[in-house]
Amino acid sequence: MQGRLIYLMGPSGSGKDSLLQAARAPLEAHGCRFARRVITRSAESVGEDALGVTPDEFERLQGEGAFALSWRANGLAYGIPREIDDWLSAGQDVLINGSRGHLEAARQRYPQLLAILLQVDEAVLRQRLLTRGRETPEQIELRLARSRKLQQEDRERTVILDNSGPLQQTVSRLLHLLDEARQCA
Ligand SMILES: Nc1ncnc2c1ncn2[C@@H]1O[C@H](COP(=O)(O)OP(=O)(O)O)[C@@H](O)[C@H]1O
Ligand SMILES: O=P(O)(O)OC[C@H]1O[C@H](OP(=O)(O)OP(=O)(O)O)[C@H](O)[C@@H]1O
Repeated sequence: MQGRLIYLMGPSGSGKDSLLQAARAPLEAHGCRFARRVITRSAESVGEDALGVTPDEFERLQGEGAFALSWRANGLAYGIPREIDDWLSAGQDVLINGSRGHLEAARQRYPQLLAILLQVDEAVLRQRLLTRGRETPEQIELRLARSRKLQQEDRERTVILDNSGPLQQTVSRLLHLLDEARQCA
């Protein structure tokens, strides 16, 4: 049986990286795989277990068909390595850090994907992004504006996961909802 693609998405600062890190061990214990993204972001500011490449390298990799999914946002290019298709074919679930803007295209390639939207209100987001300190205040405002624009898309087929409370609570909710979704599959 084909594994399931779990597509975690949400505004900048909603906690995707934190959640992926915190949920990694318990999910790996259940056989779930995690894709390492390829991003045209400098190594120092990657902030997640991603491979930082130059725009030229990204183009070359894309031309070679190295990515199962890829998109551009926030002035950056992001790629999900093709190896996720091997994992899915082997029946393993795969969790990726996705893009709201790319969800429709991702659904076309993976009709069974489970979309999870991580949600936090905007004042908290702004504060978390400023504290994280990876982007400039101007870049943060651009990310918040993008989030407002993307807010309404594809809501009815998306599971909402709130991350306004403690991270550990969100991890427990994620594990619970993945269990439930597995039973419905
Ligand atoms: N539940 C939470 N409570 C408090 N701070 C959080 C929580 N989740 C994430 N953060 C913090 O918010 C900031 C943004 O989180 P991050 O995981 O980088 O978000 P994203 O990957 O969605 O942009 C980080 O500094 C992180 O430590
Ligand atoms: O279409 P959107 O939902 O806005 O997403 C656009 C991109 O922004 C996020 O990446 P990135 O790690 O650069 O940003 P973040 O950690 O601040 O969310 C997300 O994972 C997407 O790759």
